[in-house]
Amino acid sequence: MAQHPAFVPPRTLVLVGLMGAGKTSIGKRLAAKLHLPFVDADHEIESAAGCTIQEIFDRFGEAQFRDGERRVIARLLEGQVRVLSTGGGAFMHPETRALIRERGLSVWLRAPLDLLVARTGRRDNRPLLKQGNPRDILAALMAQRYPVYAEADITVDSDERPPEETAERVLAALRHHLAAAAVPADGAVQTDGRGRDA
Ligand SMILES: Nc1ncnc2c1ncn2[C@@H]1O[C@H](COP(=O)(O)OP(=O)(O)O)[C@@H](O)[C@H]1O
Ligand SMILES: O=C(O)C1=C[C@@H](OP(=O)(O)O)[C@@H](O)[C@H](O)C1
Ligand SMILES: [Mg+2]
Repeated sequence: MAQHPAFVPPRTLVLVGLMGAGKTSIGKRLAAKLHLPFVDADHEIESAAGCTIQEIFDRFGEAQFRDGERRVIARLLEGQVRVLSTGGGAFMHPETRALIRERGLSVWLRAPLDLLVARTGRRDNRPLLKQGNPRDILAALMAQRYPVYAEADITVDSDERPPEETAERVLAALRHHLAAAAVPADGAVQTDGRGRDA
């Protein structure tokens, strides 16, 4: 018998966090649990551009990548609710972050440095980590980005525990968040009847 989804979130869930935090792999599991479509922004960017993220960085540079990323994420935040995994820099771009805050529910997967180094070390598909020592780069990005990721609606630790367990903890945190704040499909989070910006 088909399993029922845990519940249906009112807006697209947007996973944010550093490279290697598990946005892509946890996002897929979350989508399956919620019976929602899964989409990875990096994958969509590659499909739209017809080349890899590495090639986009090489040919056009990071600024152009960020612009394309913003456009793709804007498109993916339209229409049906889904689970959207972003690339680690997306939430740092002020316009992209504003879009995510306006139309999505953001989930920061927070992970410690050692784990990020180990996980990202398994593949060499991340251009930013080729510009020097990956540990130093990730440490610098942590200092720069963690205060901004902390603005996400929900924070969940991505640690040594199996991905399945992390996905379950995201669901629990989400349930808790939605119970604490009435989140309309089209407006600001309401915690006291006045709205987030009231
Ligand atoms: N417990 C775990 N949680 C998340 N990812 C894990 C875990 N254990 C191993 N990984 C691996 O870490 C790697 C990086 O994860 P990925 O989902 O690509 O991260 P991101 O999209 O945030 O860069 C993947 O190969 C994934 O399978
Ligand atoms: O942190 C970043 O700026 C980036 C993260 C990558 O995605 P993941 O976080 O999924 O690795 C990818 O978008 C690109 O290499 C840039
Ligand atoms: Mg990813």
